[in-house]
Amino acid sequence: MKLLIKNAKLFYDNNLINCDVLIEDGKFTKIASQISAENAEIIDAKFNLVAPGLVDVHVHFREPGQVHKETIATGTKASAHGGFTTVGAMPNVIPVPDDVTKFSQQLALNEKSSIINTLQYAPVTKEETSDELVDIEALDKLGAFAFSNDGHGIMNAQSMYSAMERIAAINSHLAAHVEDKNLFNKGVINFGNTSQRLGLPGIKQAAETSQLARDLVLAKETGVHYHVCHISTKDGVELIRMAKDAGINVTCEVSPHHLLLSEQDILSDNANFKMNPPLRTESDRLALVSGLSDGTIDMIATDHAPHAINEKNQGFVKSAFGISGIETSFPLMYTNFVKSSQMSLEKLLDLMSLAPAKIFGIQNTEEIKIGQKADFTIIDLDNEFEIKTNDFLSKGANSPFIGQEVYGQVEKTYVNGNCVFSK
Ligand SMILES: NC(=O)N[C@@H](CC(=O)O)C(=O)O
Ligand SMILES: [Zn+2]
Ligand SMILES: [Zn+2]
Repeated sequence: MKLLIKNAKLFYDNNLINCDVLIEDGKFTKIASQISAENAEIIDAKFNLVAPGLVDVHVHFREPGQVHKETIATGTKASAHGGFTTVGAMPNVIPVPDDVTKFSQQLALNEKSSIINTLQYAPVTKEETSDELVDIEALDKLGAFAFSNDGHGIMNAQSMYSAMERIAAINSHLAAHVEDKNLFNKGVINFGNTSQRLGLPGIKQAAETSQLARDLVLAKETGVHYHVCHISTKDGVELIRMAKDAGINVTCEVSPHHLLLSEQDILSDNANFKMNPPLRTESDRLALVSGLSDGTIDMIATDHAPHAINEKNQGFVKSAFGISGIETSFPLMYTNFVKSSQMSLEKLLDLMSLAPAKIFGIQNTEEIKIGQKADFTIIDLDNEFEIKTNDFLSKGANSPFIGQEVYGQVEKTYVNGNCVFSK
């Protein structure tokens, strides 16, 4: 099978070059200024961006257990629509895949229904909420991408310490949703001016930072690769900066919504602005932007958290936490950071593809080069479009960005040289 991409603006070797690209049997085989090939399917990229498939290490597909919110099929279709070819799926499904049998079943479901590469997180502890560790070595052997109790902080320091030791020993990764539930205060929004103004219970920043500080101490002692999920606070960024300076093996991700919104944007009781961690203050948001530009923050991850309409239209107190993010991530980041000249396109592609692949050791997805698996996406950078509810392929259109005008529309996405999304 031959596929010839003509007139590409290709992200190659950290540069943008105008060229043609030949793909044979699912792999890149030739990159040159002019290629002609017999019997090839020809796609004219019209000098749109041809980029390595985007990588998101933090998504929630809801299968099994809550397929009214999302399935692996709809989640991976939405991912392809967002330009993503590889995602890390969190284990907060029902049942939690916390033993060999359930984890194998989860892998089989992913394999059956994914149209992109779905990598599966294993939980750290049973049910994600207990103190008892899963069989880390066995789940790693089955192919666990990394370990995370996302949705829940790990409250017991001894459990965390033991998990880190064992995950370090097998050279895997521990991704932490840092949250001390005793400081969470049954909150639904950031603790501060906005929570007071709206009369809503607030989530203290210390719920994030106190557990993060503890974990950094434990990570230092155990040497584990400790990855911080969805960092949201200024003090959290500062802790990670200090830990990196001290040589601790820590990385972290930030979501587009925490970079682009703050609690000031919450003007009414609209739960499309409700997520965990919550939108923080403007000074936190600016610290996240600085952390991204100075390298303290390593990557963008969406925390794609789809919910049904009736789970999000109940106001802040009753609605579920989370937003549907995988289809809007690239356009929002491109428009607000690259188009506005705050960041280069190369840097954005690093944050959304190369860096996560490298840090998590994801094989064969790092960059476009000869011999590499042809996972890529074609993106129109020139035409403005509106984010519309009806355009979501995810079952969840719970987004605070509906109605925004953006650039960076994905035209096509390919996995192994096969088209998995076409506009
Ligand atoms: N981010 C959210 O607000 N919700 C996530 C859980 C999580 O990422 O903590 C979900 O699964 O819905
Ligand atoms: Zn989380
Ligand atoms: Zn999450």
